[in-house]
Amino acid sequence: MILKKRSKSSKNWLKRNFNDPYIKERNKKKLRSRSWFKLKEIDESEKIFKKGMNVIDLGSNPGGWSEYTLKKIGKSGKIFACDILPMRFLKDIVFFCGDISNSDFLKKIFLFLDKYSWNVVMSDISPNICGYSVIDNSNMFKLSNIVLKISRHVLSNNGYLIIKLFQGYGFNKYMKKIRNIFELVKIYKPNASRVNSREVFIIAYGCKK
Ligand SMILES: C[S@@+](CC[C@H](N)C(=O)[O-])C[C@H]1O[C@@H](n2cnc3c(N)ncnc32)[C@H](O)[C@@H]1O
Repeated sequence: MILKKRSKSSKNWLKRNFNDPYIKERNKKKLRSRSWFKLKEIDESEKIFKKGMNVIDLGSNPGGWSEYTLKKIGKSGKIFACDILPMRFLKDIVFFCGDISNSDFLKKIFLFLDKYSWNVVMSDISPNICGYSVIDNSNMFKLSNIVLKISRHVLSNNGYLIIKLFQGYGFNKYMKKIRNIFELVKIYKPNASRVNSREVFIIAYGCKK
């Protein structure tokens, strides 16, 4: 039998995950994602979700954020989730599989979204990361601009947007844009977000129409 030697980076990855308290807790609670803890922290700080709300989850796979939100909004609320990848079935949510940067897919989801009013748009979308921050950020901001377009289209005046962004190239420009569209804008770095990660979450409230 030939045993393959593990590379240094895969050893580091295993070590980091093995020691990660959020991964241990995720496994214990049988949650779909580690990101579940980030949304929980954001919600506990900002008190966003209420019973009966209608929520859009963009980049929803594997379903941790939808899972958290379902419990908070109860049966009287609604969740629309979408991802470029298929997502394991989650009862009581409407899921569309597709790429939000595809204009035909956008038309298709607007046909559904326009039938209801929406209180929250949340996006934990991450494009495939290549490691070059300029390329990764410009891909991220391309998708983030589409999230803004969707938010402006569907959100009521007292709606919330929660969106993950990467700090660095393009960040300030995007923040300026978001501040022009929303009344209140906060930057939040949850404890569950890895310290060496450039990700932060923006919580924006009050869409100016
Ligand atoms: C970090 S994961 C989301 C985790 C999720 N919030 C959870 O708690 O389970 C980011 C997701 O964004 C999705 N994504 C990336 N690009 C996308 C695109 N263009 N359209 C839709 N989804 C996309 C990825 O497929 C991936 O599943």
